[in-house]
Amino acid sequence: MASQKKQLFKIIILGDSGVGKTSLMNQYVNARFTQQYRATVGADFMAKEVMIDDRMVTLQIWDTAGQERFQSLGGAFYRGADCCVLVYDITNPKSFDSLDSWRDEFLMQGQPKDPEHFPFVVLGNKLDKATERKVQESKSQQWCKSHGNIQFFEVSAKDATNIEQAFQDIAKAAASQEKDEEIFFPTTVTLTKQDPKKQTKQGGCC
Ligand SMILES: Nc1nc2c(ncn2[C@@H]2O[C@H](COP(=O)(O)OP(=O)(O)OP(=O)(O)O)[C@@H](O)[C@H]2O)c(=O)[nH]1
Repeated sequence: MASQKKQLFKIIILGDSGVGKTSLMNQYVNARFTQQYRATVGADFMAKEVMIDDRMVTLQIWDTAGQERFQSLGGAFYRGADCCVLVYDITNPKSFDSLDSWRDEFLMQGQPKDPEHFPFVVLGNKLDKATERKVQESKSQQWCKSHGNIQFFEVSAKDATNIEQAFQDIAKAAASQEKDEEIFFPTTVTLTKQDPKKQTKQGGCC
């Protein structure tokens, strides 16, 4: 068995119900958006291939349930994550206040090897509704700075503002974890071609 550089990165998206986690994933992977709300139960994933530093890797993006009654994810689910994306809605201050508890929940359950340097990325979603903004950008920047210089983007899953750039940085943050270790990683996801331009696979759990 030869060892090889990691080719699949697990990204977990956390945040309150309704902040737009599913919509962000759907916009990034399928370039689609719907106004309809359907609560996520447990978790769903989609996969997308991206280029990072001249090599093709697969992002396995896990969208989780924000509604408490649909949360059934244990530590085993969080473990092995390469990056955790924390999402809030810029028109909903409560969803911003929840960032601390989502971050704590991930660190407690996932027990990453090096919690101080584990890569989080914060997304303030629904930027298309900036006229209804209740969370100032500077407040989020401050929060990110005080939690170890977390990368931060304001985005819109609706009109796709900053989505590509945010996920490029999420991919890079995930890959930054493997710098000092070459890992054997048997491929567990077979991509199904749905669209000649995009390769995605959907799955579910829990
Ligand atoms: N205007 C606007 N609406 C959005 C945006 N993103 C999501 N929405 C809407 O917000 C609602 C909730 O979106 P979801 O993506 O289902 O939210 P979620 O965080 O996955 O919710 P849970 O599954 O309950 O955790 C839906 O009606 C979406 O259409 C956005 O960027 N702009």
